[in-house]
Amino acid sequence: MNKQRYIMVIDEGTTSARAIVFNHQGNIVSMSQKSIKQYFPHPGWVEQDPVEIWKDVESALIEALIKKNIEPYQIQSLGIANQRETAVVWNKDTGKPICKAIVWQSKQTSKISDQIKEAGYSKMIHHKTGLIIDSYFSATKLKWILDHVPNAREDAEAGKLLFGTVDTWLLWNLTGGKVFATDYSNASRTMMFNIHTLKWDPQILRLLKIPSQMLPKVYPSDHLYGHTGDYTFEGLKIPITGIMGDQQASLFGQLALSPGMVKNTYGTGAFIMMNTGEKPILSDNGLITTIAYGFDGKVNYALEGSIFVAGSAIQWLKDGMRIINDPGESEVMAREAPNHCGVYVVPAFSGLGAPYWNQQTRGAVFGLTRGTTREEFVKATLNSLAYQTKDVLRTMQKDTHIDLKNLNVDGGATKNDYLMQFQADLLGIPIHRAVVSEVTALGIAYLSGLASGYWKDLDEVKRCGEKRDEFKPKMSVKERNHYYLGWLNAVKAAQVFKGIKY
Ligand SMILES: Nc1ncnc2c1ncn2[C@@H]1O[C@H](COP(=O)(O)OP(=O)(O)O)[C@@H](O)[C@H]1O
Ligand SMILES: O=P(O)(O)OC[C@H](O)CO
Repeated sequence: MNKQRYIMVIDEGTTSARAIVFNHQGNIVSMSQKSIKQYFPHPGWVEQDPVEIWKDVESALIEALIKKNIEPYQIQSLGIANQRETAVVWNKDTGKPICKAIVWQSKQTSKISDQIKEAGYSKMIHHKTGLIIDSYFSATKLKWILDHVPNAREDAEAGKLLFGTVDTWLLWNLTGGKVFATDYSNASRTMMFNIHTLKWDPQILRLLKIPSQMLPKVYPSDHLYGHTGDYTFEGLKIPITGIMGDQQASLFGQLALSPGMVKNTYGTGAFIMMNTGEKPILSDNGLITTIAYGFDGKVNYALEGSIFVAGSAIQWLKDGMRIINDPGESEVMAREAPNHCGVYVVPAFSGLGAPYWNQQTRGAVFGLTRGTTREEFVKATLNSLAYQTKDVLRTMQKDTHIDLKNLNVDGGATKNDYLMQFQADLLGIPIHRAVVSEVTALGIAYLSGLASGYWKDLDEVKRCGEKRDEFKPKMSVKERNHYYLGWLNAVKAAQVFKGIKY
């Protein structure tokens, strides 16, 4: 009998759900991935079907085991990392969602956010939650559901409905409806959670008219949340010992666990996080303060710059513009374009996130000439990921006065060597790319495995993840500043443009 034991994780991202099995060396033993269907019912709205999400996760879990003949009893514990902020509301008795999930990218609650801002609550909300009022966070999405779905408010007040981010929804399903909980990192993305008291904030709940009984219990990230139920894994009770939002999980996977350490994950969006230790630092310059994780009896905070469109801009080149056939082709084309062609793409498809926080801005292209080619367009789109990253890192430096020595990176778009080199050139510091491609999954595996005793301590974990590729800056300071100035002008101009309302 094969007695080897593993850690299994769910990485439920915006575009795909993955189930991954890790061994003691932190290597991937088996993996299964399912695409998550996206719904765009109106311009700017993004929805997903919670039942589809659960079914995709469930089949990925089963497939990952079957692929390598792994028996459920070989799984020491399970961890969940998830796309954050996305709001799910379901009926407690039937377990059925009352509507589609409103995805973090969706702009359908911009008006509600503007109203809260105009009513003068920005400071209070920033101080309590660390966040900037924006439709990105779950609170306005939940309010929208309660205000628009027939009978939702009455049912919520009667205690019939439950709200959760995707982790909570998956945990509920994995445990056969027995456990209704979330972790600090996910709760801190809802704009309803007080990051100082570590409780749902009654003043914010009153303001948004959200019944507190529909909110999950909140625990540290390395808590024993429960066990898989009778439904999944043929009655085998696998302990679920870790939950973190995916960006926090990648911070953990990068082992950026000391104050001042920074990572950037280039997935659908790009999310830059600096670990600030046990002290929350409030930004004066448009970054958000968030809980990195509750681990080993302590709570760690982080400063975050959230970029809404990163890899999805490359997806847009493929699906929307049809200029490339697959994301990998963007690298080939960028290398064929001249050095710098003066074209700037500002991919503000769903407004601008950090540090601008402008919900109304939409995408723009500048610097076109009669001679502009497809290659230049693709290159400018890729460059926008690097420019947006620089915007955030400059702001982090302003807020913390910490000079970065290098940047740890991961996520789908970091496969692109052209982009990595341009990022190093633009920042003037080396880029360290994780060799393990699934850093988010690895981070939640570490956390879950530490909680279940699979790894003894952090030192043991640190031995797993030290290999990185390095990209050193080569560009002159003059050139770097010249290109970046062009970007700053482009972002400014994009924000001035007032299009038609739809
Ligand atoms: N070679 C590449 N160059 C640029 N972008 C890429 C490349 N390969 C993948 N991507 C982008 O990476 C994203 C997927 O990354 P991933 O980390 O899986 O995202 P998520 O977790 O948000 O679903 C896609 O948006 C895709 O366009
Ligand atoms: O799906 P990802 O990996 O791009 O992550 C989405 C973020 O969690 C949104 O805040």
